[in-house]
Amino acid sequence: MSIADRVRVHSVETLSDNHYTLRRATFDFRRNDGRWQRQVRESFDRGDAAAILLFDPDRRTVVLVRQFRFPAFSNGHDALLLEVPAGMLDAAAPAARIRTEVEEETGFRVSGVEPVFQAFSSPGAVTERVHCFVGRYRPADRHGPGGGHAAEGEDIEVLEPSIEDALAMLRDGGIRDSKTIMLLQHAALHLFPGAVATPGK
Ligand SMILES: Nc1nc2c(ncn2[C@@H]2O[C@H](COP(=O)(O)OP(=O)(O)O[C@H]3O[C@H](CO)[C@@H](O)[C@H](O)[C@@H]3O)[C@@H](O)[C@H]2O)c(=O)[nH]1
Ligand SMILES: [Mg+2]
Repeated sequence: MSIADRVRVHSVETLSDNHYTLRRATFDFRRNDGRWQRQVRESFDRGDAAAILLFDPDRRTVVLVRQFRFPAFSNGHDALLLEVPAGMLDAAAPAARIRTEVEEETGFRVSGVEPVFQAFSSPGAVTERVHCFVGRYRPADRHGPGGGHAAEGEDIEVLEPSIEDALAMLRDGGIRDSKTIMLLQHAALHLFPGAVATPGK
């Protein structure tokens, strides 16, 4: 049975439509016991996104980016955020989009990217689905400095920690971004089996 059989949407109102879109939906949902219940839910729509963990199995490194994120700062995160490269799809196909985005943000040009999972970033409030990829890279794949679009406010540093140092940052709170945590755990399980966080880091 499609879940659509349990949802009757009555109205969708746009509350805000600036850079992104905030909507309020009024709908009836048929509960597990068969009763219909009226609900009102707001959802924030910024489109879907793609993210990638670049990894070099020979040097045992991964590529992370560091940048300022106002929403995290406004919620008490008094530091730049460490993340995997990522960007909004803007109607492009996820694999093509992530290759463009990773070059803009890091300077690394990669051809083979492998989809590993898709994740809703915050399904109770945000529509966004993140297409997560991994891709092998080597130092010779770097064709530019990266850094993102300064005119759009991007000011992105590129880091190449060892997988062990990245796992240590995940453990000690130096990494707080969910897609980055998921992709590093994927890497520890499948790309660098046996990797453990660097002691004391
Ligand atoms: N003018 C304006 N620009 C904005 C606004 N919000 C974001 N931008 C700009 O829009 C661009 C979006 O950059 P992308 O690289 O395409 O997306 P992203 O913000 O990195 O998104 C990724 O990371 C987010 C944080 O973890 C994720 O939420 C998202 O899913 C995605 O993975 C950036 O230049 C950013 O500064 C806004 O409200 N106004
Ligand atoms: Mg980005």
